Amino acid sequence: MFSARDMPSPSSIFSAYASMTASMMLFRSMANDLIPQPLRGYLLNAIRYLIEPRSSTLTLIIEESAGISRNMVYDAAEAYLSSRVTPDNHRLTVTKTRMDKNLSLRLEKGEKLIDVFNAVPFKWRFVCSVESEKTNDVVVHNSSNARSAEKRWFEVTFPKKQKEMAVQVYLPFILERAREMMEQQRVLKMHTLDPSVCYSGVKWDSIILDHPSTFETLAMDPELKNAVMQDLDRFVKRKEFYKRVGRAWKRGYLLYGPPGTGKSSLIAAMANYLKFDIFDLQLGNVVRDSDLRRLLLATANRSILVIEDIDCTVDIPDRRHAHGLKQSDIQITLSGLLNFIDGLWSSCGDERIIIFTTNHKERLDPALLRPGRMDMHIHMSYCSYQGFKLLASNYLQTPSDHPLYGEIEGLIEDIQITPAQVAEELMKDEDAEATLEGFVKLLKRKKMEGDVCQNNSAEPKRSKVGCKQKSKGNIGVSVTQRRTRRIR
Ligand SMILES: Nc1ncnc2c1ncn2[C@@H]1O[C@H](COP(=O)(O)OP(=O)(O)OP(=O)(O)O)[C@@H](O)[C@H]1O
Ligand SMILES: [Mg+2]
Repeated sequence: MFSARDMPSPSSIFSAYASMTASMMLFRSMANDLIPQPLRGYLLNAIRYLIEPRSSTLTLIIEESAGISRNMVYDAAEAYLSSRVTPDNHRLTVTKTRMDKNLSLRLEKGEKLIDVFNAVPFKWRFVCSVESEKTNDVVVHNSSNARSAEKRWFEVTFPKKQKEMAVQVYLPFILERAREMMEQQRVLKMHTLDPSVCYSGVKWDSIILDHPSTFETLAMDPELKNAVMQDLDRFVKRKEFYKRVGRAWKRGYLLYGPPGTGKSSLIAAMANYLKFDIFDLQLGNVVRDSDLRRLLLATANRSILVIEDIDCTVDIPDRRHAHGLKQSDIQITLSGLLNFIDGLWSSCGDERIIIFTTNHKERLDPALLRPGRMDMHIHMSYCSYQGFKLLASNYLQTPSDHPLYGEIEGLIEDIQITPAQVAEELMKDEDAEATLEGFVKLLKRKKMEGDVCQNNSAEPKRSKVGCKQKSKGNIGVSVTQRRTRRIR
């Protein structure tokens, strides 16, 4: 056995190392004269390998780019380490772009950080260098005016015996964590057609989607709301399912109901819930089939394609005249559009949602209502008592009960009042009492005026889901009245 007595003392180690280094120098000077160059290099490396002290740590270099692409591990490390800065860090960079929700802190050049993972310390260092123009040598960067030639990388050092864990567990963990962080910070975008580009072809223009509507603020039948949320949850989880059954990973929703019942608000709530961008395709601005094809190809995965008011439209004769086009140039039909979208998304679209809205479901082209076209038909309807309570607690922050609520319940269930009208009424006064009294008066007035739900009304009071009935109309995209709308 190896006992303490057998252990070499530090001074003996030092003198042994010194004598080995001296022998090395001696060997080098002798070798210069006696041994030819290629062999000399090989021997020197072999001797150095045998006598130099062995390191017990391993350092991974994570460069910013991998060839011409960005290195995903670098981006992930940058995002992940920004959440691990400690009071020991002396210099941090702070940034916020137009597309960021929050300020982000990042390590500044030369900063170090220790991240303990599974009880193993990982020592990180952020390094920048600039390529010197004359010599092509890499020198440590300390001037800010040479940013274009700057090379950046992270070094992470850890015990060598943890190599497997670092590569198989730690780095994948960082990639996943960073993906989650980026997802949370993602700013949603709303893409609309740029009206300035007309004849030469339309293109998407984007703004930040800052719509406050969420499922919590949306007044709709609670069962229906749950059904929609569950449908969305199921959809995003079923990548493998769609692949297995050979279907495009897409889902279609038809939202129908009178103006002001929350169709556009529901679209915004869905986008906020899934963190999907919206592409608002105003068909009235698309003249040619080729434009439509180009626009659809330019939409992104994990997005919602919205076509509002499909029963309304596109004043074809006017547009044809304005653009000097022949009838044959205008080929946009609803079934053509749907077939094209199906084909396109089957081959190159993932996690796509398409939403059509209409105020008149009965006027729609049967092609759209055919089973398999729109997966879910969602009826948005007049405000129920439940809906009123939700809006009142949002707008007035009143408690869940109030002496006037009984009277409101009795009146509202018989009256056709949209959530938009209710919301408008609830915003009229900052004083909750006065507002509710005014609201009761409005309901009574409406009742007197006969603005009530008829038993045989085409618009049932409560929202329904999934009633895929056929209708007679064959209007689709090509009808008479032009009406372009945006999500408000
Ligand atoms: N169900 C609802 N829940 C909460 N707020 C609503 C609801 N419906 C309407 N509102 C309010 O009314 C405004 C207009 O509603 P929205 O634009 O969503 O209606 P719409 O059904 O899309 O109408 P249109 O058919 O005219 O496009 C919204 O910005 C919102 O403030
Ligand atoms: Mg709308």
